[in-house]
Amino acid sequence: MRNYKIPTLTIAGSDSSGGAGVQADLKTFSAIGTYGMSVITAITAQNTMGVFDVEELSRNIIKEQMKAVFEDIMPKAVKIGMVSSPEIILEIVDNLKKYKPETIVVDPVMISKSGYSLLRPEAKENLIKYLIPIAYLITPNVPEAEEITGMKIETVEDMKKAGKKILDLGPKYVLVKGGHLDGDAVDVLMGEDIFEVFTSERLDRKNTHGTGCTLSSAITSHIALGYDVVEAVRRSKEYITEAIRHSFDIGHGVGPVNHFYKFEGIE
Ligand SMILES: Nc1ncnc2c1ncn2[C@@H]1O[C@H](COP(=O)(O)OP(=O)(O)OP(=O)(O)O)[C@@H](O)[C@H]1O
Ligand SMILES: Cc1ncc(CO)c(N)n1
Repeated sequence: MRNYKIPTLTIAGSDSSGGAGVQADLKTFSAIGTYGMSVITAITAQNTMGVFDVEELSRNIIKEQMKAVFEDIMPKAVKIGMVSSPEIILEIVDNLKKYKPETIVVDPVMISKSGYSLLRPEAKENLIKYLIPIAYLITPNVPEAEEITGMKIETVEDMKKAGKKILDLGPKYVLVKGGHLDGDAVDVLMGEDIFEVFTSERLDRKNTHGTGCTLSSAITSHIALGYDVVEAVRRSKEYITEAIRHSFDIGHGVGPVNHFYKFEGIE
């Protein structure tokens, strides 16, 4: 049911230019048809040309945001994006264990498209040890899957091997995204009972700011709407492909994907 009333939550960083992070997540939730809420973990000074500065929020205000949301509106599904420090990860994991949302989708954000590190190197251990094991689904891109597994990934076969290793860390499902390889854009979904490959043509577009955030929020929304993981990923892959196809020039660098191209009255 797409009545914009089913609550979804993003726990992520703010992108001041609106193309990635919390802003992309909320746009995606709205466009797909869920009620979006946010817990902000960090503020980035960012635009289409890059990330210029980051300020992490305190553990306390992250805890208080989670308390405010969960004690009032239980999200049907939660997406986790940028969680930059070991302490922030511990705080979020503690609270997720306390409030127990049904579904947690983890996008293990590490480095922005422009090359800025959004995860402190010392936070990787907690990400792997505490956050990944409680995920229903984790959605690494190729460099993230390489960081998590220590493997080099050059082919779809390598993506499958990395996916297996990531499943051993404890999440129920993993979607390894092939946006960074050459050729078709191939994503591999794996779990104990599932193996699916999603392939789309590679679109020759420069405006791909926020593709990863958008895909993981789209999956989160579709799961909240009641689709199973395979159907949620299938629909979300279609969503991101069309959002990239209709991406547009705004700003001076890598522009955003388009969430609203099919809405009535849009030219
Ligand atoms: N040029 C493209 N054409 C079509 N699909 C693409 C293209 N680039 C990426 N994708 C798809 O977009 C989705 C996001 O993948 P990608 O690997 O770019 O994520 P990401 O690197 O996490 O994004 P971000 O840089 O925003 O963090 C995947 O489904 C991927 O296959
Ligand atoms: C805040 C934020 N989260 C995630 C990304 C994705 O790389 C980004 N560029 N900015």
